[in-house]
Amino acid sequence: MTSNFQLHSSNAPPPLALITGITGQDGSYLCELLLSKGYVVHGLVRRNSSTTRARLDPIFQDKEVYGKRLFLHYADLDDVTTIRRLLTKIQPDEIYHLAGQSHVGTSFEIPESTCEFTAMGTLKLLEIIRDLAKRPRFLQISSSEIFGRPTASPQNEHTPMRPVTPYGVAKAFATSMTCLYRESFDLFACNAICYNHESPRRGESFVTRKITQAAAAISVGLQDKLKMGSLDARRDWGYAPEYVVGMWQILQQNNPDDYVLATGVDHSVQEFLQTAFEAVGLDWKDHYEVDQRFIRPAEVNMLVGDPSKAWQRLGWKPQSDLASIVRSMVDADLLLINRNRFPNCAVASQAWTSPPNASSGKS
Ligand SMILES: C[C@H]1O[C@H](OP(=O)(O)OP(=O)(O)OC[C@H]2O[C@@H](n3cnc4c(=O)[nH]c(N)nc43)[C@H](O)[C@@H]2O)[C@@H](O)[C@@H](O)C1=O
Repeated sequence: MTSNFQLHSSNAPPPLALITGITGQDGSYLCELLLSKGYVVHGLVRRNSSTTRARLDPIFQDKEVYGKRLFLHYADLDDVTTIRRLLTKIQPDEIYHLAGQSHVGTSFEIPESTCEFTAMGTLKLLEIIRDLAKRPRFLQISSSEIFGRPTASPQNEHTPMRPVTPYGVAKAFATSMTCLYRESFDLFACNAICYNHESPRRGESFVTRKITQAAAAISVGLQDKLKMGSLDARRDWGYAPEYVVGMWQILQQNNPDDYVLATGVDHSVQEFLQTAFEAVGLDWKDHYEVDQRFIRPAEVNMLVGDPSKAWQRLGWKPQSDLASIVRSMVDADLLLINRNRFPNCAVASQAWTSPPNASSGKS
């Protein structure tokens, strides 16, 4: 079997990257990107997260990569001793810090552990890096949630942080600490301030995936209603595989800096819902039910980013529009349903291994 990931061609040793949160949506896409660029990739994995490793299955099946250029290590973000030992041994050139409790709604239920992992986890990593003899470049994946109820729209790297959710507060802390370590301790530490980015690999409790899963299931008679919170909020939704390219580009610059990664275009949750149901020939109004459980104690009404700095300095430009992202997610969820219904059918098994390209759904 030939490998999907090229080997590093020059005589120089391959670059070494470490990804926290490698089993997540972004971690899995970033891992594929770095492997395709010739990196050796080390990933930190929570000991109880084995069920979510399906996103890495295509790489595990590649015998030229897993165990040769991709290595996974158990380490929770609060396990400073283990992380320090790993970083001292691996000596990565680049660290991509993606791990943490990332569900905004859930952060109201578990604010302490959200801050423990998302905020303090970042500080602990920065402290370890500060002491290393060979300091790696560090990227913190920040979030538009730091802007909360923003003072300006669209938001850019200079917009003041005004978080209104425990997750947003934790990310504001992590973002500020990353800047502080860059300025005070001369670390090559950067923030990617990411707006919502989606894909067929998105977690099932986020609104986009919840909608596309439901649209697919309802269209084949497996579900009747979709219970959700408010449809009024507006978000700037991009396509996750494009965002990990921006993350990589940030660490390839001569100087460390912070960048907004966004499309610059906003849509309401209702527009997303309507587009997904139209993709399967249904009217969302026939299937939507409001459920108070999904209304948040404080809602971030509208976030839209200004990615001009990333366009100008990195040459990073997102390509996929909302319709193509929705189409790719609905198609993948229909494939997953078929795979479960017809496990011996080869076509149905393609859902995880080769998610449809977002641009394929533009027609
Ligand atoms: C950039 C940022 O992006 C994400 O955070 P998020 O924007 O909160 O994403 P979401 O998909 O959970 O909600 C989007 C909107 O949809 C509304 N909504 C309605 N009804 C349901 C509902 O039933 N479920 C959910 N989850 N949301 C609902 C909800 O109230 C909100 O207004 C994370 O990746 C985060 O880590 C991050 O950094």
